[in-house]
Amino acid sequence: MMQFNPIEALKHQLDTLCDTAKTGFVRLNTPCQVDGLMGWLNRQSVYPRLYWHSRDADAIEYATLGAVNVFDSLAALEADLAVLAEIGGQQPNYFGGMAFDPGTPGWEHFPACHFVLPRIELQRHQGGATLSLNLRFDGRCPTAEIAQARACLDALVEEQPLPCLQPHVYQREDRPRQQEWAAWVGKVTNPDHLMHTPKVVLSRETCLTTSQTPNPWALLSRWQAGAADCFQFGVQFEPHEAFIGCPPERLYKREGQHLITEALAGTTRRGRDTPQDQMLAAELLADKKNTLENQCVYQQLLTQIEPLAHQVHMGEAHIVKLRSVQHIRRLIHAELHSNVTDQQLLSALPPTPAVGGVSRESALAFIRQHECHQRGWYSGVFGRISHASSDLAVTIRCAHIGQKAIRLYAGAGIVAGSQPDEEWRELDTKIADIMSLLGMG
Ligand SMILES: C=C(O[C@@H]1C=C(C(=O)O)C=C[C@H]1O)C(=O)O
Ligand SMILES: [Mg+2]
Repeated sequence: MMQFNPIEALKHQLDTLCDTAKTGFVRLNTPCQVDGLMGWLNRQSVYPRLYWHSRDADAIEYATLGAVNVFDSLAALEADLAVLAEIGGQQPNYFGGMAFDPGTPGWEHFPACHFVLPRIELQRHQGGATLSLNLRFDGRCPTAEIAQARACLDALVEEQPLPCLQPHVYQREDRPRQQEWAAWVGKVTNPDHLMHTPKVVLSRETCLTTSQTPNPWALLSRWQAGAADCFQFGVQFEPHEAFIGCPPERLYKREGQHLITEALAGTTRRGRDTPQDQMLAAELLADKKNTLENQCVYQQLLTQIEPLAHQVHMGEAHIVKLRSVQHIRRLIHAELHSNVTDQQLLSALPPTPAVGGVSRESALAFIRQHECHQRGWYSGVFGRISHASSDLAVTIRCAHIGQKAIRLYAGAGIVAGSQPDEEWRELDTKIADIMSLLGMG
């Protein structure tokens, strides 16, 4: 008999799951049809609700609901990956993120490290969509696990188009203000300070207050439409709070033991026409201050990868053009030693000098001492981890959405030659896309 309703199809598979299949991790799949993953996600009542789309052309789009397991440490996550790899068979995806600085209070509901093995996954790839139900039978009562999975299926509802973005009136407040920012830039560019700390990425929180914030999925869906070359993510651990973003920067991608990472740093605006745009790009590539910002990132990445890999190769500096900004980028490829894990990579690499600084510890000390806002998951990590491959973004160009306020984040690498006013303008160009969507452009 043909099954047309995907939820009924999964329930049927659940009913007929034989005892021999009830081991380790099990994923049940069924093809389905969907217009938009966020329109589906927005309607569901199961939390967490999470969206992830990698930057690569042809990447799979994921929307996930609920949790079969949650991991609040990299060690716990790595242990689980190892357990399931040992059992063999299908292997799950884990989605989640990490804060910028676990040594600070951070945001409520956003732990230092939080990865989820979702209960339900909706994937879309090259037009075809698959709805999956995930189950775990190792160390669990099979009857209870099946009952929980069924309850989650029963809670699913049909997708609906996302609401339109309504215009809102926002009250803007920057933390720090420009004057305080200038003082910080002055301190970092003081020759004595530069001697021991050549780069500090200072950041700003722009708080937009309103009577009622827009729907985060409607906002992300519009934002994503103009950010094709970026990662796109959103997460809600509970109903009235979301963290969304379209970051252009990859922390790393691992396929087996092949590692791809990058130094993305150094910024200019887009030109008003092609000749001016090309001129700005050429100036950026030749500019000493911006080259130094980028160099700080790749040097530290190379130093950290070196003990973990062989055949490390770095490409030429080139320009990445985004909607409102252009950046300098260098791609790095490496072959990881056979025993190197995501836990090791995630312990070693972040925060990179694209968001922290050089040396890491002295830059973090400066940031902790001066920034009054909590970065939380801004300038942290977000993405997907699995046994076969992992893909993670650096969480820049993002927004925290509460019930009455949107908090936007932007940072700028301060090095020798940084001018306070120019760096302040760079912060504004980095939030230009989302500001214009909010009618504040
Ligand atoms: C810290 C951010 O971006 C980083 C800083 C950049 C710079 O100063 O040129 C460019 C890209 C990133 O390395 C951010 O966007 O918030
Ligand atoms: Mg810069």
